[in-house]
Amino acid sequence: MNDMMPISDGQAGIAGLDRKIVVKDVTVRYGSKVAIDDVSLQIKDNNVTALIGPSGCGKSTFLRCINRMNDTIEGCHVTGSIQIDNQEIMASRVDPAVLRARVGMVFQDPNPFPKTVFDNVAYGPRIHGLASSKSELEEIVQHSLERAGLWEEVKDGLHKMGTALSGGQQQRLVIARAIAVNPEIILMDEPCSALDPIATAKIEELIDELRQNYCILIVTHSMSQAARISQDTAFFHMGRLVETGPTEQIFTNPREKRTHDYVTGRYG
Ligand SMILES: Nc1ncnc2c1ncn2[C@@H]1O[C@H](COP(=O)(O)OP(=O)(O)OP(=O)(O)O)[C@@H](O)[C@H]1O
Repeated sequence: MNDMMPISDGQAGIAGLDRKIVVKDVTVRYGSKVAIDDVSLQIKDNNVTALIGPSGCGKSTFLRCINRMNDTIEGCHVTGSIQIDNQEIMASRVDPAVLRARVGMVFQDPNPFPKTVFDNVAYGPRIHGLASSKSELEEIVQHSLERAGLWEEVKDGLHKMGTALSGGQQQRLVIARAIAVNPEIILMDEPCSALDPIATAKIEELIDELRQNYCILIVTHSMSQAARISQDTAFFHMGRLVETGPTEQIFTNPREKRTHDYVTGRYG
């Protein structure tokens, strides 16, 4: 595979500069079971793309392709091409640890490390050597917590345990931890499903702000959430990408009957 070769088939008509991720002919198997079946999709920068579809259709599996998290699952085998800024991330010489700093991930259950708030956010910058002094590290931590909308709530308790925060605060702490290593892409796998409506609203507001600077992909089961926070939506069914397009069109005027049935709550 030529790992620098851009894909230029014009799929979905996304202009080159806006196109952050190009997924082409990706298939994922767990043993002999096909979970993602020959999916091609282009994803824009500075944009929120929602991945929707019934349980088990492959949304999380697809998301994990983008930072090669599937590599860590025994028996999981991914084929096809995934390019970020025209660089093939499936190439064997790509270091998954470096890739995962570029492509941050936030999971369903907030998972701060059993460390202080400060050390949770400082963890990545320390590992990747992003700060040359203590004050630079402090700046990164403060800036990341500010961007995640958490600074005001934790600035007087930076040395308390991250795990002692509320669920919504923990999720924003995890987002601050991801931001601290300067990612370009943030993957979110049902980031609000363990949160109450107020914490959910805060995370949704934050996602909307973050999209100015990041390419965001979010898996959600909530149609109203997808409609509120995403600009593009991709609908998956049984491992296949059925339809993708502007969220408004997917929700109001989808091309496929299966999409219509799903977004109007007929199944799923
Ligand atoms: N580690 C694994 N080993 C074997 N099969 C798996 C594994 N993870 C997922 N699968 C299977 O792959 C298919 C897609 O699963 P995936 O979790 O990606 O779907 P999903 O759309 O995210 O589901 P949900 O909405 O319920 O979270 C399912 O049939 C699932 O059982």
